[in-house]
Amino acid sequence: MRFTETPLSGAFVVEFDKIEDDRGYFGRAYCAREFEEHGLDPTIAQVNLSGNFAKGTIRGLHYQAPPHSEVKVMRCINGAIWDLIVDMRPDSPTYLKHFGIELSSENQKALYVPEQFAHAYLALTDGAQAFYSASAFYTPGAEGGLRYDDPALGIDWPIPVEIVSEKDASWPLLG
Ligand SMILES: Cc1cn([C@H]2C[C@H](O)[C@@H](COP(=O)(O)OP(=O)(O)O[C@H]3O[C@@H](C)C(=O)[C@@H](O)[C@H]3O)O2)c(=O)[nH]c1=O
Repeated sequence: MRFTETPLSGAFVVEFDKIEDDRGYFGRAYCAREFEEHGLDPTIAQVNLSGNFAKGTIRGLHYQAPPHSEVKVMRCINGAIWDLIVDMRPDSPTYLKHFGIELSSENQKALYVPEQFAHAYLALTDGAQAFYSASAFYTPGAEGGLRYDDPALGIDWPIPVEIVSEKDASWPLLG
């Protein structure tokens, strides 16, 4: 597996090496040992699958407050999504900065999202499906969010956002 750190320290793009033969290919989509060797948390408490009818559907930005903070490893298994993280570590030099990347069934990239990051994704295709692990159990009482259109974050989404849940449209603005 290949781990490339993003401009937000601690967050990594994860790619896998393919071993190809006449049948197709084999690759490790996840390996606890390799994660540990790269200083990444391999814990998996949940594996989630979410599907979206239409492109332009957004989910997030979400996080869970300590002690329920979670690492997520995001992957897109159908179509394409724009996956985006915001650094919420108050002491970080990149506090409130964001990073976005296309994850798709074609490029087969994954994004390792550390604890104390808010996370969202935008469906870039109809029928996009995300498949991802979380290191902590879903704890609704610990859930927090940021607005995808908060001017303080200044996120330039690659396509227009068309479908937003009531919850995600209602997160408070920063400041
Ligand atoms: C996330 C989650 C939701 N649910 C329930 C709550 C609700 O009834 C329904 C849909 O929940 P939501 O609207 O929060 O789903 P969604 O907007 O897809 O939430 C997800 O968004 C992305 C961006 C993330 O980063 C994830 O961690 C998660 O927060 O599923 C669970 O039972 N377990 C879970 O782990």
